[in-house]
Amino acid sequence: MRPHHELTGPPDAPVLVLGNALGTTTTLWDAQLPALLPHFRVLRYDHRGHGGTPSLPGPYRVDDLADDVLELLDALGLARVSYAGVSLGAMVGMWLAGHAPERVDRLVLCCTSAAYPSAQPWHDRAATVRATGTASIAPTVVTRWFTPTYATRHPEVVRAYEAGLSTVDDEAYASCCDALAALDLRSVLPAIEAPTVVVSGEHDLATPPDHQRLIADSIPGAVLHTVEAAHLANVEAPDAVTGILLDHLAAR
Ligand SMILES: O=C(O)CC1=CCC(=O)O1
Repeated sequence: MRPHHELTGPPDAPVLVLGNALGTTTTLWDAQLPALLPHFRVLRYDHRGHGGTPSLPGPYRVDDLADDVLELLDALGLARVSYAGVSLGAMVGMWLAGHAPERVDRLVLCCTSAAYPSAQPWHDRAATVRATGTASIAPTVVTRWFTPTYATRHPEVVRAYEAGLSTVDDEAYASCCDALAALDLRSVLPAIEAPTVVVSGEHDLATPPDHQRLIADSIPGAVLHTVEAAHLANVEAPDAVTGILLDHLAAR
């Protein structure tokens, strides 16, 4: 399905696609947008059942979410783009760069994983959400998105992300959890040709730094940066992540 999207920036600039974490929408990238727009035509999109994109019956696999992006790129006539994603959005980026290398120019992968040590937590979360809805898990899930220090200083940001997660379609969210339970992108990483930067949140409990170390070690030539943040590093440490994005994507 073709996802809801926003395409902004100079029409003749290179295109940068921004992919979101599970339970978030295009607003995830608000802090980066002003610095990116002078350099890029920025394409933001929502995963199925998130933001403006309708839900589809599940279960999903990351392949399905990546196919949605390919359908969108084809519809917009975009043959080749750079891609930056956080968490689930970065999993989509890895899939695209590994399976359709001709479509991906440069890649940034933030706070993400190529495979989880156990599928069970994702099966459990999917079952909970199918039974009691996204709002029932939002408070607990969001505590892992920010460090306690950041959450104390910015309770309004935490509340906004909790409210956003609560609005995600229950079946779509659960089906994305099914995708995470089945996730294993390790075999595609060595095939990625796009110059890649991987970003770790030093305090990320959701996708701990050793997950990004594995990714950086598996993608030829990839460079790993660590920032002082938890899972949503581009929200918690916006200037650091924006700098990494611009250094890798805009400096030619
Ligand atoms: O929501 C979480 O718990 C962490 C996460 C995994 C994939 C993603 O996008 O976020």
